[in-house]
Amino acid sequence: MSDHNRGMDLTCLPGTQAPRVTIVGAGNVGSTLGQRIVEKNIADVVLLDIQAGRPQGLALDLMEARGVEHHDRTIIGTADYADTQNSDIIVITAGIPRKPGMSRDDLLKVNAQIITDVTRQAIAQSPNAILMVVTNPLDVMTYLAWQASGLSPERVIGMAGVLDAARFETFIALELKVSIANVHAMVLGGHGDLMVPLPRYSTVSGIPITELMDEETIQQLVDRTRNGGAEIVGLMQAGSAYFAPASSASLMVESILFNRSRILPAAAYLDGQYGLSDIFLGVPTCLSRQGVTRVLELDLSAEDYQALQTSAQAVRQNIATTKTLLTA
Ligand SMILES: NC(=O)c1ccc[n+]([C@@H]2O[C@H](COP(=O)([O-])OP(=O)(O)OC[C@H]3O[C@@H](n4cnc5c(N)ncnc54)[C@H](O)[C@@H]3O)[C@@H](O)[C@H]2O)c1
Ligand SMILES: O=C(O)C[C@H](O)C(=O)O
Repeated sequence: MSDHNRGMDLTCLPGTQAPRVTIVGAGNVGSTLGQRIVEKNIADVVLLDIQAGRPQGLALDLMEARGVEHHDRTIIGTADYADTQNSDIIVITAGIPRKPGMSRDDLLKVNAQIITDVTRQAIAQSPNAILMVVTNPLDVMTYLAWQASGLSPERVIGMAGVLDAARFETFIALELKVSIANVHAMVLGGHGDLMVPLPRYSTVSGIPITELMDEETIQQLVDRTRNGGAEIVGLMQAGSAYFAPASSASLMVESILFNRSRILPAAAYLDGQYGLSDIFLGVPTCLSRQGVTRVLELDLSAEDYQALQTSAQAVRQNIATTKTLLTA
């Protein structure tokens, strides 16, 4: 007991080491993700940002919420990578969000530089971490982060498929007037206009939606899913979605840290699966404490297989463009 305390020693907290998640970029997605992770008691969080005072202020605000939320996790804010040492997971949300009228690919150059820089600095402090990328354009940024990190590919993952599937699930539940808890959807491909929602693998209590809706209705929901990010950007007029993205990243963090091996769609490195190699692309993955322990190969229709190849081609082209931009 320290000298200034009197009476019974009630010290209970120190002694157990909680897992540690560093979130680089304490903007809308980063700060909301930090909140989700601590309030669900998943891990302690370090929020890092270059905006003076912002991560420190947000962290203090979230710590003070513990008086009401009563979780046991801590959150600190910093601009110094030394404070992120030995993190179990590093989530990168640093970068610029798009504005109305822009595509995610318009962020290529500016975010490529940020991703490369922050990945190097973060991994230098936590060489054994799993790296999760959120910054857009997602599949290209995940590839760049992998290259900058020097990590083996199964330790690098991009978050998008969980979000895209959650949007598809939401629209299905609204259309069929069923509980969202009964709906499971699958979306593959790059996180862009060419993503590949899979109605045949999207179900309500095990029943494929192809048996519950006509083709035209399904196509409307597919189109709304593909346009899900832009719909919100258009409504907000400044910034992009962050509540559902933060929930999606939090689910992935939980599956990794708790070694749950959930099958979740995410951008993973492909080494021959779906006929594709040397690319990160949205596929069903098994997420555990080692990272991506498996990429599941679904039996796709010829049309869906082709759509996946087209989506991959667009991602590949952007990777090549970015490499040129970074060396120019
Ligand atoms: N993958 C997805 O599904 C998905 C979903 C939502 C958003 N995003 C993307 O995530 C990114 C962040 O979105 P947001 O809404 O949080 O944006 P935001 O502008 O609210 O936050 C970005 C933060 O990054 C910080 N930052 C910029 N450069 C940095 C650097 N070098 N080091 C540390 N911090 C830095 C900024 O100061 C800012 O606080 C965007 O690129 C957005 O497009 C992706
Ligand atoms: O749409 C965006 O630019 C942000 C994100 O990728 C999303 O899908 O909400």
